Amino acid sequence: MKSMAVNAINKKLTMDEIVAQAWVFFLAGSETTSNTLGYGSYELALNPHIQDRLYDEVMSSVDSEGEISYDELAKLPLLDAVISETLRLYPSVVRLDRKAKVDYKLADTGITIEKGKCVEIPVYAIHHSEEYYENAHQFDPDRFMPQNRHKLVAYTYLPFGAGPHNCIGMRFALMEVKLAFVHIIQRFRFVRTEQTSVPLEYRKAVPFLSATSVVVGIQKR
Ligand code: HEM
Repeated sequence: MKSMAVNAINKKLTMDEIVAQAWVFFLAGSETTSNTLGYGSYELALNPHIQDRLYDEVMSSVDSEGEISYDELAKLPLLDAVISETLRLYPSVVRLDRKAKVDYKLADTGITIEKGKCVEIPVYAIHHSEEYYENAHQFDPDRFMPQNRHKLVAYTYLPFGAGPHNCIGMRFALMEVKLAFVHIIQRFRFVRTEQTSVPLEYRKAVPFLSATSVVVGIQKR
């Protein structure tokens, strides 16, 4: 333990490692966040009653200039629920993988994952499973409201992964998406148009969830 700590302190990043980190931050941090905003706007356009509730929540928390503090932003339950439900239906990373570093026995299942073997975790399938989510294909942010959150089954909601390698940008991403919605919702209404595909169609065999087209109309309030 001691030698690991000393190494971590003494280690300096090489130029290649700095470039690799910067690249991952751009790759992991931009499409994921903009997709969440896109799919969230799409669901709000299809569910005007939820959009109205969100508008009321936002308007009751912004100041006279339409600004909101960091603390206030973190407190809005419906905004948080809308984004959580968007990430459940549209997880940017549709499956996660892990490689076993040692032989690992899975409790009393009789299964041992051998060292070097890869395990795939089908996030999209879990998020759309009726076993864990009633009316799994329906956009229902109320599942994530504080009074219902206790009903969620552990490890069945994985938009940011789990464990030591989960998304390092999660808090930043959530704040970014929340702030964007607060500012957009105040001024505009998302609406369904003739070009809005329902349901969406997806590109196949790509690592990120990728709809062929997400068209949402915008009306000035
Ligand atoms: C809504 C937005 C985002 C989503 C849905 C998302 C999702 C994910 C997922 C599923 C993983 C893999 C976690 C695992 O294997 O357990 C991941 C990893 C990662 N994400 Fe994000 N991410 C988002 C935004 C961001 C942002 C804004 C940044 C950085 C500015 C970021 C940086 C990273 C990095 C560096 C990793 C690799 C972590 C590691 O391997 O230790 N992500 N993200």
